[in-house]
Amino acid sequence: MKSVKINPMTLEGEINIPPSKSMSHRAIICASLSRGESLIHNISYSDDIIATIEGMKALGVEVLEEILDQDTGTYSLRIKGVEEFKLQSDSVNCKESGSTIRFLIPILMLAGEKFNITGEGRLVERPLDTYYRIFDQQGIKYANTGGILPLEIEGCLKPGTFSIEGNISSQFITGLLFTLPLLDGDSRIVVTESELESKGYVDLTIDILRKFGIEIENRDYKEFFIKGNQSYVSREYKVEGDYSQGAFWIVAGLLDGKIVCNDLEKSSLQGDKEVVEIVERMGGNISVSEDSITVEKSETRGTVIDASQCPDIIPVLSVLAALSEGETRVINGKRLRIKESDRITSTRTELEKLGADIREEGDGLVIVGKPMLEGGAVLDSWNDHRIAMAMGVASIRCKKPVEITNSGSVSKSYPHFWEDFKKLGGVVDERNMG
Ligand SMILES: O=C(O)C1=C[C@@H](OP(=O)(O)O)[C@@H](O)[C@H](O)C1
Ligand SMILES: C=C(OP(=O)(O)O)C(=O)O
Repeated sequence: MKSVKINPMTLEGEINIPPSKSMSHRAIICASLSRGESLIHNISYSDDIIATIEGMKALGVEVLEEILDQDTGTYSLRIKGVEEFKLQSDSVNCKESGSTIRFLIPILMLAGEKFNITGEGRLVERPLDTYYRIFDQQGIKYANTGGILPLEIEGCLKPGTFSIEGNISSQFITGLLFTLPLLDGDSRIVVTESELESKGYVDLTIDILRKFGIEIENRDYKEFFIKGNQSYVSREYKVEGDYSQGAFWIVAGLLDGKIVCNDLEKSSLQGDKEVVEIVERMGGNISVSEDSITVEKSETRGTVIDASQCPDIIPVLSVLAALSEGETRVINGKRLRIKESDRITSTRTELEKLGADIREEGDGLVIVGKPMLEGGAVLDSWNDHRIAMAMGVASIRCKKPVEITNSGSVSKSYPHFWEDFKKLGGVVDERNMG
């Protein structure tokens, strides 16, 4: 296990934001479901993306070529899509990636064969009940022990009407949107229980599907109509930069120094682009150009942050709130409790160790900002990449050094996070704890 010890230091400079993890999953899947070859540019090999690539290989997809771009360290992948839905392996390990498991379950079912799907870390207990309900309705055989992974599935999805709760995970909707267009008949996804949360992620799915030749009708996020017997069309596609990762450097720049974040498209559909509005509301000095964002040290103030459409940026925005004047309330954060960690509790616990004034209230947080945090504590990443990265950013405005254990968890989405931290002037001592 790795740990980092960070000496508080101003971060300054220019950073190339890594490719969007959400768009990478989607691009690899769309290329995999297309007949012929697609060329996907700007792929970074994080653990989650590797899990999706390996999962698609189980369906017979081939990565024919991987071309390294020396300047960015990212790859262009030439992907040969599946010709016949036939499993090459009856077992798929989704590691710790919620997106991978929820996207791939319906896709792998296209083969109609028995397979095992498993995961690691917290993924073994993250909810899949939405799919179990569909399996029960459609008479699809499945087995798991005590509701946790591994899961064995046998059967094909049939076209029809799928009722999906709007407030558990949009990833079920995305998984179905990838799969239902290939079935022999039309389908509808009806959103139940509450208004759809994480809408931006469904927008990303519908947008990339259109680019690969698949049409989905979005009826105001209440219902999605999916025509059957459609075909994916292979193409060349470049993954854009990741706003969820950009948020760490945006907050870092606001806390101290000046940071230019390259590769963040102004016209992006990513829901986490909301970081810009939230930070503006907090009085942050942020300027947005067509494809980059510049932030400078600012005197920020508290606000109300609705987590329902942008769950992944809450840990790092909580760090900003802990160092902003006045009170911040994070509301509607229920689904944060079912991520890689319970992010309401992990954010609260670790920021408290640094001396922040923060408490949980229902499924949200109440944070009263201070000019500086104490630091001088050993923090735990909870094996959650976003907690590790958020606490790294918090260290910038601590009085004393901060240690973060299990810091290697960043590899889930951003394997070179600590290197980038150092490039911007961070003083990080990385240790292998064995
Ligand atoms: O579709 C996606 O790429 C994602 C959807 C979100 O999950 P929920 O829809 O479960 O909130 C987000 O938290 C996750 O990191 C990625
Ligand atoms: C929640 C996340 O990812 P996933 O759901 O794909 O595991 C994340 O990246 O913060």
